[in-house]
Amino acid sequence: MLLTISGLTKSYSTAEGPIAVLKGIDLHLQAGESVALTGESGSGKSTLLHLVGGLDQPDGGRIIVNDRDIATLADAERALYRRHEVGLVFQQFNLIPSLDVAANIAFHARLAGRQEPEWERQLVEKLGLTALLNRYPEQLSGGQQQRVAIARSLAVRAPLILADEPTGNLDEATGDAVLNLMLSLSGEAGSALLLVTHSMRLAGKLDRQIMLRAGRIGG
Ligand SMILES: Nc1ncnc2c1ncn2[C@@H]1O[C@H](COP(=O)(O)OP(=O)(O)OP(=O)(O)O)[C@@H](O)[C@H]1O
Repeated sequence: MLLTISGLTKSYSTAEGPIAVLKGIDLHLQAGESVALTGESGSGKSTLLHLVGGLDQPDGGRIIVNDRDIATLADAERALYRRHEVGLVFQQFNLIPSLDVAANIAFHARLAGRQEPEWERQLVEKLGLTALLNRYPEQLSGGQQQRVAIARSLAVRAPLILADEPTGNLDEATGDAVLNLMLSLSGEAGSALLLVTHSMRLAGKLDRQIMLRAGRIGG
């Protein structure tokens, strides 16, 4: 099993007191599997992705990726985990403003020591970014930035891609095309995909659908 989450809990403190967002999440993901995570706004989908991505710490429970509990890693180990084992496509695209599109796409793969020019060329071509390689993020539309973030996440060939509404800024036809590409390219890379979407139609394209409700995974 690539990812095993058990008993995962997370609360936030707010001015009105603590709110329990995740109340005991259990979830498995096999290598290469694609899973759609749905749930109402505020149900905790982004929170769950941040925890699995090693961007935040849970209050309790375990997140085992390739036999290691990433919740207990020291900071330096967690940084290595983020660099080598996960690809992230989040709502804020986090592109590096001072690098052009080509350098943004190559950036994480280079850090991970996994640069593959031919694979990057294919990603660029299939995601329709060829004409934009020398532009900077501020010179791109939201949808273009989203496609760059997708290319960057796939370039590393990480075993796990975490994507938070990766087609949220795209029109329906482009969104469908980009999701189909993400599925086929993550398949080629051998990456598993955990993808948040509000669209049941898009969710239906993935291997499995799960819903976050009242702090737990349920039907
Ligand atoms: N840093 C924070 N501090 C306090 N509360 C937070 C924090 N981050 C998220 N929350 C709260 O936790 C809950 C879950 O938020 P989260 O962003 O995970 O939901 P979501 O399912 O991804 O929502 P959406 O579909 O709207 O993006 C919400 O009630 C939100 O207000």
